[in-house]
Amino acid sequence: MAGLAGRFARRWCSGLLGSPLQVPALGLHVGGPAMLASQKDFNNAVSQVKLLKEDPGNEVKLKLYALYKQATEGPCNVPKPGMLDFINKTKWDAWNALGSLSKEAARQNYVDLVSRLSASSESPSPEAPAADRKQPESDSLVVTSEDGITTIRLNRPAKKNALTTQMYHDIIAALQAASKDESAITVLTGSGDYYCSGNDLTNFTHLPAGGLEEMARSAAALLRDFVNCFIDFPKPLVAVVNGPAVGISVTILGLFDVVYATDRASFHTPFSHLGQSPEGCSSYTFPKIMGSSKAAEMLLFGKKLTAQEACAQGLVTEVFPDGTFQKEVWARLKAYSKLPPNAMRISKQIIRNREKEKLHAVNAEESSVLRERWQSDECMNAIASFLSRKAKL
Ligand SMILES: CCCCCCCCCCC/C=C/C(=O)SCCNC(=O)CCNC(=O)[C@H](O)C(C)(C)COP(=O)(O)OP(=O)(O)OC[C@H]1O[C@@H](n2cnc3c(N)ncnc32)[C@H](O)[C@@H]1OP(=O)(O)O
Repeated sequence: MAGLAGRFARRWCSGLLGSPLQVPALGLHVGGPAMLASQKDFNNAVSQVKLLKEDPGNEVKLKLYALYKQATEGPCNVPKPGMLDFINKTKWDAWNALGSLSKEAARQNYVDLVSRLSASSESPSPEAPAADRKQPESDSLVVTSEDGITTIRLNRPAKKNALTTQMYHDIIAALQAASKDESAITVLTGSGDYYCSGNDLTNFTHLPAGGLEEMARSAAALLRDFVNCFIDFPKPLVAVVNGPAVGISVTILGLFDVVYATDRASFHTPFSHLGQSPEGCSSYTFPKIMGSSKAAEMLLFGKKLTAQEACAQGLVTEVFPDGTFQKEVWARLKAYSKLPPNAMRISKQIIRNREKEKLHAVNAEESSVLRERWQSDECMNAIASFLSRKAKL
């Protein structure tokens, strides 16, 4: 059996890194949503695979293979190999599992995967001690590490912790550092009476030289990178929801492992009111968590949930009385942080890994749709209304 497994693994690797990945990409679809990776990005990624310093392992090679086939040939269109043709059957299964994923989305996922592989094979050391942590660029985010817990705190209470462009960048950097530090658990929480009021709507008022189109392009790219960090985060990720939550701070909760909320919290995704559409993979995670009709009421009609309702729907793990919220939650997290960290990481991997490709595809699609939405009259009018103090949620 071991011999068969060894032969399988050897042939497998040569099969995967053989023909399909080394064949120059021919006849690929060019165009599609401009937000997604270009043909050139894809070709570069195909070349980059051959330069990886570390063998990414069979599972990843299988993903690369499947994405390559989907990106170049579209959905699996060849007959399923026979039961005993192990290698080709496994490859066929991986390709077929991508279903009707578009060529463009597959190309984007391939580029993203290669970029993550290149970055991790270049990272100098797996552990970054908390003391060496680069502090965020602005005071609006505070990152601390104590008792095996890295806490990322939104710290803009006067603006209800609305997320500025700088804060998105700082959260990305904080998550990247936390994924490599010595802490066992990472927490996101807010200062003051709000958890977070979502995207700072004034982000859209600083028009770059390229105008609205360029603003929408760069916002969509930032959104995609931001959400990718949550999808890929390797350790237990806990949201300590200390008050009302709005917009993107709610949608990304589906990517957290555990969500604790005060009974003062509420959960509001008013995308239609804002002329926008769901992000943070919520178009996929919310129907999965709460069923499609409850998800639709939140994401289409902007129904605001109380903490108890969100808990009953499965979005929140547990609700605590506001008076004892901080004490109870932190005591519990401190106890959890003493559990063996590698076991927690591995368990998270098992729970989440099979969903990752799907989540990346959903994230790319949601960002692409929002890019268009942000240039619409519906969205511009809603933001102008808020800024001119005519509208509030
Ligand atoms: C070019 C690059 C750009 C990059 C951007 C990246 C883009 C990624 C975007 C991802 C998509 C995200 C979508 C969302 O998150 S949608 C949700 C957006 N949020 C809102 O619409 C909330 C708006 N705020 C309100 O309705 C109310 O403020 C709120 C109900 C939250 C609280 O009301 P309350 O009466 O209690 O408090 P105030 O209104 O007086 O608020 C205090 C001050 O805070 C300011 N504030 C609050 N929230 C926001 C916000 N989201 N954006 C900007 N400013 C906000 C509010 O204006 C007050 O300010 P002042 O004291 O100066 O008046």
